[in-house]
Formats: sequence, C-alpha cells, structure tokens
Amino acid sequence: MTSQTIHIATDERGVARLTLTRPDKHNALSAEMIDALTSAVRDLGNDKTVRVVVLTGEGASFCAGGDLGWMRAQFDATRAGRMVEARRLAMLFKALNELPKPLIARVQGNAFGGGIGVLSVCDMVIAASTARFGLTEVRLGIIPATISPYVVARIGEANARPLFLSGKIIDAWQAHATGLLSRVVAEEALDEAVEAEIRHFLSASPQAAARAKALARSVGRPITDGMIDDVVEQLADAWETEEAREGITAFFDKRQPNWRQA
Ligand SMILES: C/C(=C\C(=O)SCCNC(=O)CCNC(=O)[C@H](O)C(C)(C)COP(=O)(O)OP(=O)(O)OC[C@H]1O[C@@H](n2cnc3c(N)ncnc32)[C@H](O)[C@@H]1OP(=O)(O)O)CC(=O)O
Repeated sequence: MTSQTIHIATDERGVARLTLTRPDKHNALSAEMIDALTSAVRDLGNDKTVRVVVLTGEGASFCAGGDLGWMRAQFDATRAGRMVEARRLAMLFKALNELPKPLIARVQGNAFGGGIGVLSVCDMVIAASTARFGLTEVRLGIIPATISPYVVARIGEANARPLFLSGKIIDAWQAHATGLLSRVVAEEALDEAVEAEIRHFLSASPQAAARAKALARSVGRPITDGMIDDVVEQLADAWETEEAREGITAFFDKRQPNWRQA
C-alpha cells in the first residue's frame, strides 16, 4: 500500500517496511499521515503474511513529531474540533502499541515529540549514533500528552520528568541510557543491525510472539481507555492556551517564544 505520506513494501519473508515519506517536513505527523499510518498499521496487523514490521523515515529525520502547521490551523477551531484532532494522534499510538507483530524502529536524524511517542511503542529501537531526541512539546507551549502513557511506561517516571519538563534535546547515547533505545550503532551499520534483529524475530512462532507482546504491554503498567481519554483532553486544553499560540507561532517565525507576553 502506498499513500503520499507513507510507503509500505513487504518482502518474501513477510517483513514489511513502513516508511514515513514527508522528508521536506522532517516526517512531521500531519492529519493525513496520522490517518494513513493508523490504517496501515491496522491492516498490517490483520495480514497473516506479515511477520515483522520495520518503521523508518525518509530523509534527514525519523520523525519531527506532530505537524505544527496542522496544530496551528486548530487555534481558531472549537474545543470539540481540537479534541477530534488530539484523538487522531491518540488512536495512532494505540494502534502501533497494539500491533500484534514485532515492530522495529530504524532511527536516523531527529525524533522529536510524537516521534518519541512512536519509538516508545516499538518492540526494538535501533538508532544511529548521530540521532537526536527531544520531548520538545513544552518549548512550544503544549504538552507531551497523547504519548505520555507510552513514554513513561518505556523510560520510567524518573527519566521522563526532566525530559517532559525541559524539552531538552539529547543524543543517542543519552537516549539509550533512559531505555528509549535498544541499540545505538554507527549510521552506516544501521541497516545491517536492523536486518540482524529481523532474523531473530523471524525465528519466533507468530502466535506466541503476538501473545508475548500482549503480555509485555499489559503486565506492570496497563494503558486503559480511560487514560487515553484523559490525555486527549489534556492535549486539547494545552493546545488552546495563549502559550501554545505563542510557542507554535514562534517556531514558524524562527524565533524564541516570549512566554511573558503570552
Ligand atoms: C505529538 C504531540 C506534539 C508534538 O509532537 S509537537 C512537535 C514536536 N516537534 C518539534 O519540536 C520539532 C520541530 N522541528 C524542529 O525542531 C526542526 O525543524 C528540526 C526537525 C530540528 C529540523 O531543523 P532544520 O533546521 O534542519 O530544518 P527546518 O527547521 O528548516 O525544517 C525544514 C522544514 O520542515 C518543517 N518542519 C520541521 N518540523 C516540523 C513539524 N513538527 N511540523 C511541521 N513542520 C515542520 C519546517 O517548518 C520547515 O518547513 P519549510 O516549509 O521548509 O520552512 C502532542 C502529544 O504529545 O500529545
């Protein structure tokens, strides 16, 4: 399946490569991309010939998070409208999290905001040593909301708090230390490292792997529908503040936000 924002190619072993294809926008998650990705992930989950899914981004970044143009366009929408858009994101992370197959992320360049949400629901994250990571939402006047249950489940509260509250950008080794990344390799060794992990996953029984994955995500810190409803509301609330308007406007104006005037 191919859309303008994603590309999927499946090989004879049943390895599906799902590529984000908005390189000119650093693969930011537009509404169109979110919907295409959510529906592709559901289809791959139902396709018995698919054994492993590899997620990657075309160009200089893995994924620059939520599309800020799409977010800016919601400033004058109603709260109900923003809730619909926030839920779109939440449904993407839910679908990725519940994909009943091994999901490997191949990460180059930047993974910011929603891009870290995507990584947090992968079973294995292999990143180039040159990659950079940031939960930059608070620098834009919004919050890491729909991604928060998955990020905290993955890296723990102690690692999440400073990143959530500062939006600071960290390198691949720092991200590895939090538990976000499974492996860090030289950029030129990325494909070889992904291939090695694919072979490990292919040696597992598909039904057993699906059951094991369901166990891994439900034991310890289950993510409930109520939790998802709550984070959707929280994103919609943060999205309508003057600070969000200032932060996102400042991004496009290529200047620092002025929080005092917001
Ligand atoms: C999921 C939730 C929230 C979020 O995810 S909020 C978004 C968080 N993401 C960011 O803060 C990243 C913003 N982008 C950047 O910091 C930089 O663009 C970059 C990725 C570091 C790349 O920098 P570089 O200088 O190489 O390139 P440009 O800045 O000139 O960008 C080129 C081009 O791409 C556009 N773009 C980049 N990121 C986004 C984006 N996130 N949304 C929309 N567009 C983006 C940029 O505007 C440029 O476009 P031009 O038309 O070429 O000017 C919510 C939750 O957690 O619930």
